[in-house]
Amino acid sequence: MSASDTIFALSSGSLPAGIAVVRISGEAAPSILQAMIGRLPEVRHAELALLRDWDGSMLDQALVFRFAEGASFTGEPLVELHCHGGSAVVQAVLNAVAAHPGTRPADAGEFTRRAFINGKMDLTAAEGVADLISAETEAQRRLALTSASGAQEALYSGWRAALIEARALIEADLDFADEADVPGSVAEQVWDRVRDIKVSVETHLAGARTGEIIRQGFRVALVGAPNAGKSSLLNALAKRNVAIVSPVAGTTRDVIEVALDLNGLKVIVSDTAGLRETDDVVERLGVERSYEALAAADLVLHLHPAGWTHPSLEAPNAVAIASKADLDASGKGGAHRISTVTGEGLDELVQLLGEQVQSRASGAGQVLPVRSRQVHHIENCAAALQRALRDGMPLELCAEELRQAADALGCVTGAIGVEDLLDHIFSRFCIGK
Ligand SMILES: Nc1nc2c(c(=O)[nH]1)N(C=O)[C@@H](CNc1ccc(C(=O)N[C@@H](CCC(=O)O)C(=O)O)cc1)CN2
Ligand SMILES: Nc1nc2c(ncn2[C@@H]2O[C@H](COP(=O)(O)OP(=O)(O)OP(=O)(O)O)[C@@H](O)[C@H]2O)c(=O)[nH]1
Ligand SMILES: [Mg+2]
Repeated sequence: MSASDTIFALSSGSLPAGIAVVRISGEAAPSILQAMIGRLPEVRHAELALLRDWDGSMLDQALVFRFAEGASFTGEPLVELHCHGGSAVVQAVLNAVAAHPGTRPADAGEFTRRAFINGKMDLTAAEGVADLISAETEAQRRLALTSASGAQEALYSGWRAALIEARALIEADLDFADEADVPGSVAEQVWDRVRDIKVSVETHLAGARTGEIIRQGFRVALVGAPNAGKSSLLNALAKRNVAIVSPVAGTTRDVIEVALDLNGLKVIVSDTAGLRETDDVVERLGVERSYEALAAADLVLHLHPAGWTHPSLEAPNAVAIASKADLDASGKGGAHRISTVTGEGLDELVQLLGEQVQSRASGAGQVLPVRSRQVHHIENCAAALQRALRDGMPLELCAEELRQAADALGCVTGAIGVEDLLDHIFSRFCIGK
């Protein structure tokens, strides 16, 4: 396997489909197109052509494009064959391409990896492309598009350039400290600039949890005593029978998760085993998992039958829900009385969830750190800036901290030291991207 191979793959989705796009990238791409249609079309011009195999037999009637080296998605000479989306058609076209020397099927993410290596995008944009492909909610789509379109890169490169300049000025100050014509006060504006960047980096980092909630989902745990109606509520929220419901206390043992889309935001609701002391070994393991789900939740819905005194639960993010309201005439349980039998209070509960997620995940149009890989380096940057600005820090050491802060940002965008990371990042893409 080599980076100079010409790679190909079906880049569109599962077959059969109306149209299937076969992408070919690398040096041999133009000659393959020439061989298949008997001519070389103008770049970026859609042309209708008969695709032929090496022996002249027809493969398909297709719309074909060619992109020139330096002006394509990958930066390499690139060809797209927009075929009919039948599986036999695509198989025949892929076989015909594979018969050309120097070609091989692309690995997962390899087109985007080449785009990164050829400077067409930075790592945050490549990660954004991957997220754009897996986006299922509006908020995920908007957040991914901010990264994919280069807004994250612009932010980090801007800070990095400013930090590199600050360091250069400080080192100049150091080098010429004895000379009268370079005043020591040059550094004062430099420090102001570094302080501004530190504040911006910290503000940006504060959005990391928001980015994570948008990308991974807002976690809601349904907890409470056995038989409180947790699984019934999960089914009502999911609008299908995901979890087993029965009058037997201790029915649910495993955590059951359902992903919902609430106003364009991903919410993961976890049904859990009822909390109680038990001699049943399996149920006890289930209860342990309930506590894990509770600890991992952004919001806990603590269910207890209406009319009964609500037991306390040590969770700062818990909301008390009075369940089975249809069985209770006392009216106790106030705002959050629900019944999965009559439907009472369910719309209000969904609205409450929607508001809670919204308040934690607003700002999908902003640039946010989205992955732990990014957060890790940005935290290193913030820590180095913190050290650089410490009182009484010798100038040499400040300059060194500024170098580290700038390098940390370089790691986020992939400008520095990521060789060993590339396999990890791009192998998570799908084939054809
Ligand atoms: N048919 C098709 N549709 C597609 C893609 C594709 O590769 N092929 N894309 C794939 O993800 C997305 C669009 N992204 C693209 C990004 C850059 C270039 C490109 O040719 N870039 C050149 C020229 C830029 C320009 O003309 O402004 C370059 O960056 O040099 C093409 C598609 C979504 N739709
Ligand atoms: N009348 C009435 N019965 C309900 C309601 N919700 C659930 N039930 C009944 O209460 C019983 C227990 O419901 P589940 O949803 O299985 O309760 P759970 O909290 O998941 O119970 P465990 O999994 O054992 O912890 C079942 O017989 C349900 O039909 C409700 O709103 N009204
Ligand atoms: Mg249950």
